[in-house]
Amino acid sequence: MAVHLQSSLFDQGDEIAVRPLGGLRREHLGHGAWIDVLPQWLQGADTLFGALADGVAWRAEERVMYERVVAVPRLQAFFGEREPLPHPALEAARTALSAHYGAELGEPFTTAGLCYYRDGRDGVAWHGDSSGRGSTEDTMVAILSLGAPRHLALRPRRPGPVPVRRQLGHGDLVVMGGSCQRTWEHAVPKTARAVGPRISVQFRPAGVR
Ligand SMILES: O=C(O)CCC(=O)C(=O)O
Ligand SMILES: [Fe+2]
Repeated sequence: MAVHLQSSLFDQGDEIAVRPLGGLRREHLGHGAWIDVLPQWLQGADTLFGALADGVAWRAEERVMYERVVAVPRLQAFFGEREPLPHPALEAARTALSAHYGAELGEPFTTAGLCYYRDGRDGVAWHGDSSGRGSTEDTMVAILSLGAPRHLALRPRRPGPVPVRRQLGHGDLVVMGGSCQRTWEHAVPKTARAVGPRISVQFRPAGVR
């Protein structure tokens, strides 16, 4: 049973390609924030997962919390504006996103942040990507999800709109846009469920972090 579930999670094709973005569905969250969702955007997600899991120089980081040094519960890698991405499929994904959103966003996606969630004990706490321009300007953060499905939870900073939670599966795309990084927060909650590893790739414009 477990074996069957595991194999059905992953598609069979070796060829990695992104599908057209025409099927994106926009959901307005309130306070000027929205998310666009496209399930199974990437074909060949198995192959890309394997290549990134093995090929990326994942870093374990630490941070100070309540005067104690604690491990950040996920592994990370960051590719800046002029750095080559770790796989050609990610270059293709970024190009497709920039072509689709360029007019609305007014600039291309440039950087890629990668996160590796080893199991359900890894996650990311409530935050907005607001250490850069996202704290003052509307922007977009596009996330390609690979591997085990995990929830992306979103909640408004000010009361009013209803919090939402979307499952991000193998090859799925979600784009957070509008004021999402400053009027809402998002998280990937830890889970006690037995879940396999997940890789998330976040594409952002320059100066958004
Ligand atoms: O793993 C994800 O999909 C979200 C990661 C995230 O929010 C971040 O790294 O800023
Ligand atoms: Fe984030």
